[in-house]
Amino acid sequence: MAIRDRKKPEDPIEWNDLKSMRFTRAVIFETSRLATIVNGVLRKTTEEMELNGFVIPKGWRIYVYTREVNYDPFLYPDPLAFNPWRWMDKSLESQGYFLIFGGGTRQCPGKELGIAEISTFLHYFVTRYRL
Ligand code: HEM
Repeated sequence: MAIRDRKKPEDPIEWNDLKSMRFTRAVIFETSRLATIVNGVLRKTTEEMELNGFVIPKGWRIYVYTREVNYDPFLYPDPLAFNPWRWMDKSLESQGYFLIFGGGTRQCPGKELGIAEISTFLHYFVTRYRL
């Protein structure tokens, strides 16, 4: 059941409401994918490593340019189309290619808080907007 069917516009939304906003989450992800604000993440090698045939010495700083991945047509068919529905398939989020919040042990710890804040704004904007 949609939040507006079970609550009045002046009621506060709660954590369970936020967790139920699957389409809002999909809109946030799709917007972040198309209008990527974080182009990549920085890393430093702790040991020499080989990547796709290139040797990266120990101690080198690497900029992992993740933006390009967001427009990969193999991951996102018709990549320039704004299509939030593609995120309704939960597995797309957990594939590990979407790095707007970084990845690995240094992934953004504010990820869910950031999504909750944007979702809250969108909820009140959409449900209380008056012409
Ligand atoms: C839409 C909102 C946000 C985006 C797109 C975002 C994006 C990112 C990215 C890309 C990183 C680097 C991750 C990596 O190196 O793998 C990062 C790190 C970080 N973010 Fe966020 N962030 C957001 C919101 C927040 C919020 C709301 C907080 C805290 C309240 C936060 C706190 C941090 C911190 C402390 C780090 C450093 C983590 C570390 O180096 O271990 N972020 N964020």
